[in-house]
Amino acid sequence: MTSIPDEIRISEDGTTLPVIELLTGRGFVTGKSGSGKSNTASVIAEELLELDLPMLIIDTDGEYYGLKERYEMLHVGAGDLCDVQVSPTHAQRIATLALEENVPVILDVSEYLDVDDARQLIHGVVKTLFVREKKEKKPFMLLVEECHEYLPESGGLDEVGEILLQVAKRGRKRGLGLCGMSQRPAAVDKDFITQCDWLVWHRLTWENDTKVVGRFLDNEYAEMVEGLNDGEAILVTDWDEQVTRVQFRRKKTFDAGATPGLEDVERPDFRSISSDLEEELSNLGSTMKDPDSGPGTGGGSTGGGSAGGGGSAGAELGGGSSDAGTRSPDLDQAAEAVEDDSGTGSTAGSASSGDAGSADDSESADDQFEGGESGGTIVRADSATDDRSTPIGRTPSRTIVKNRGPKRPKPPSRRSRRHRRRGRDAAEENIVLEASHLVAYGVEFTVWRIRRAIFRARLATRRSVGRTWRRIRRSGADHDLDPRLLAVLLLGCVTLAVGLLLSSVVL
Ligand SMILES: Nc1ncnc2c1ncn2[C@@H]1O[C@H](COP(=O)(O)OP(=O)(O)OP(=O)(O)O)[C@@H](O)[C@H]1O
Repeated sequence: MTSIPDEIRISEDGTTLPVIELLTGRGFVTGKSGSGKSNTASVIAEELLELDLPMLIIDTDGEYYGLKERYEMLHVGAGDLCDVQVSPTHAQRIATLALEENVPVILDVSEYLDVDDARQLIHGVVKTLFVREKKEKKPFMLLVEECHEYLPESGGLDEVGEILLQVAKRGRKRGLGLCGMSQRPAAVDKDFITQCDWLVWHRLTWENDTKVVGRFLDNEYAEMVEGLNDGEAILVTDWDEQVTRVQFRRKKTFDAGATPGLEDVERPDFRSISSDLEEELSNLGSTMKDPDSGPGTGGGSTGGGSAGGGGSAGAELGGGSSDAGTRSPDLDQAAEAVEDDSGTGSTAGSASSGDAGSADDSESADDQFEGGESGGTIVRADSATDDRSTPIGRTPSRTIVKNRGPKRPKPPSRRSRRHRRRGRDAAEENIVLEASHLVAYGVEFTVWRIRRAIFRARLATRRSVGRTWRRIRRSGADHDLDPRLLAVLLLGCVTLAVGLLLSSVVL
C-alpha cells in the first residue's frame, strides 16, 4: 500500500494543506455567492478522494454530484439524479457505510419536499458518525454546505445544530473533522466559527460580513476581502499561524454549480457505486428504523421518485413516539453513548447492565488518541471492509453491538427536562404576547368607535346649524329682529364655536 502524503496541494502555485488537520479539524469556508466556495470545497474533496480518504458531504444545493465524474461516490437524497432515494430510515446505514466501509458519500438534501425529512436524515447521519467515531477514531471529514441553515447566529439551534456543534467542539478527539461552508459569516453561529482551526475567507462585500472578517482577523483584511477575485481567498490556519492570500485551483470535475448559460450543458458520464450497494439501500427501508422515530411502519419508499420517498418517510416518522423496546439495539446503544458522553444522561443504568467495561474502553481509547493526536488511523476509501484490517497507523476498533433485548423506558434525562422547561417558558411568553396584542386591538377599536361617533355628531350639528341659520335669515327679512332673539342667537353661536374647537382638539 502506498503511503498517504502529509499534505494536499490546493493551488497552482503550490500552496498546501495538511491532510490530518483537514480530516480531523474544524474548517470554515465563506464567501458571497459566486466567489468560489464550492469550488474550494470540491478541490479539497478531490484531493482527499484522490488519496481514497473517507468523507461525507451534506450537499444543500445539489452541486457536488459533479465529483462522480472522476470518483466513485454514493450519491443519496431525494432527487432523480441520486443513486438511491433515501429517507431518515437510512441514516444509520449511510453513516456506517461512509465511516466503517469507507464509501465516500454525497448526502444531497436539496430535493426533499418536507424540510423535516431532510433535517431528520442529517441528524441521524451526523449523530451516528459522532457516536461511532468514539470507538472508530478514524480521521474522517464531514463537509456541510450552507452551514448557517443548521448553525444560525440567531434563533437558536435545533437538533441538527446541536449535534453539529457537538462535532465542532468534541469531534477532534474522535477523529471526526467538520468543514462548514456559508455565504454569510454574519449569519453563522460564532460559537462554531471560534472553534475553527482553518478558515478560508473568499470575497465578501456586505458590511455585516466584512465586519466579521475585521473581528476575526483585522480591518486591513476586512477591506482586502472585498476585492478578491473568483477562487481567491484569505487562508488562516492554526497550524502555521499565518494569513495567506491564495488563489485556489479550478476543480477538475464537472461544475454542477456553475451559473447556467444559454448554451447546452453537457453532462459527463458519472461513476456510481456498485449495484449491490444500491439494492441493499433500496431494500433497507423495510428492514431498518430511523434513529429518532418509534416503531413506524418500516416501509420506507426508497426506490421511487423523490416525492414518494419524502412522503413515505414523513408517514413513518409521523408515528414516531419513542419506544425503546422496538428500536434497534444498535441505535439504543448509540443514543445512550451520546448521553453518557455529554455527561448529562443517566449512566448508572448502562453500567449496571454490564456496559461499564465498554465505557471504560472507549474512555481509555480517547486518552490514547489524545496522546498521539495527529497520528490517527487513516483508512483509504477503496480499501472497503476487507482492507480495514490493514490501516495506516493504528488499527481501528469496531463498535461492538450487543442485543440486550427490550428495554424499560428511561426516566427523562436532565437535558430533556431542561428542554421541556424551556419549551414551557417559551409557550408562556407567547401567551402573554398574544394577550397584549388582544388588549391593543380592544383599545384601538374603542378609540375608533369614539372618533366615528364624534365625526357623525359634528356632521349632524353642521347640518342643523345650517338649517336654523337659513330659517333665521328668512324670518329676519320679514320682521324686525327681537333683541332677546339676538342674545339667544349669539349664545348659540358661542356654544357651537366652543364645541367645534373642543372636538377638533380631541380628533
Ligand atoms: N479558483 C477559481 N478560479 C477561477 N474561477 C473560479 C474559481 N472558483 C470559482 N470560480 C468561478 O466562480 C464560479 C462560482 O464558483 P462557486 O460555484 O464555487 O461559487 P460559490 O461561492 O460556491 O457560489 P454559491 O454560493 O452561489 O454556490 C465558478 O463557476 C467559476 O466560474
